[in-house]
Amino acid sequence: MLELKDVHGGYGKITILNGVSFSVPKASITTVIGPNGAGKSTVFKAIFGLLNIQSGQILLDGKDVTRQKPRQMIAHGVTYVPQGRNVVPQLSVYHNLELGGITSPDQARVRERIEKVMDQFPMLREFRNRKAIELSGGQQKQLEVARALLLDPKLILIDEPSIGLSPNLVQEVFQTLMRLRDNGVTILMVEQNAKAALAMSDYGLVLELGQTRMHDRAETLLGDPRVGQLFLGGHVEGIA
Ligand SMILES: Nc1ncnc2c1ncn2[C@@H]1O[C@H](COP(=O)(O)OP(=O)(O)OP(=O)(O)O)[C@@H](O)[C@H]1O
Repeated sequence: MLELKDVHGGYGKITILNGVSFSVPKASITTVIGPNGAGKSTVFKAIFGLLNIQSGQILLDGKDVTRQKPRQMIAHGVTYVPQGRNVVPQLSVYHNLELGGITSPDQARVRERIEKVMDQFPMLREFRNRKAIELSGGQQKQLEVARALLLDPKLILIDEPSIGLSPNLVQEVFQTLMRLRDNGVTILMVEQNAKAALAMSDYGLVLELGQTRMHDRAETLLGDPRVGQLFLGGHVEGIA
């Protein structure tokens, strides 16, 4: 459903992506891994219209969406959950959800969508009147994912959902993502927690120095010794 073809781009005149190519099938989870500074988050910004793309193409369901604005990407069914904590801490869970609907192209249906999303996340219904800050880290991440779902996305770009979470909360968030995948949502995720992320993914992508170095089924990457080296922050030798 998503295809990047030899994408080059960066910030202003600085080039960070030097030829990123990969495709993501519908209703799958793809995890992007690679050393710090490889350009993983930058790939998401490129897809979501937040980067200066110098050349190459981004296709969504075969349609050219290169250089479209975030608002247009949302209208195409793409949402972006950036790295870090993105909830408004002093507002209630419900109010945070309402804020998530502000960019929805279909305002009339936002309330209905909030109810539907709370059906999917009973924890959010239970804590709807609590301040977001009073939720655990994993619950806050689930609130962010739920908020992204208000836009009824077909593709979610999620940047390091497990950061700062204890191992059992990481599993909770991953299970949420797997459930979404099973319901037909396509997920592209950046994760430092590479082993655990690949273990629950269908595909994996290794980025290094702004280029695609490997792209394969997740279990193949997990079994590859060169990927082990990369997990430790080493250079990938001998991979064209
Ligand atoms: N807004 C920006 N302006 C200029 N350079 C930037 C900006 N954001 C990121 N960069 C640079 O782009 C490069 C890639 O950054 P990016 O965040 O995509 O890496 P990453 O692979 O996601 O790293 P990490 O695993 O550390 O999050 C880095 O050298 C970074 O300094």
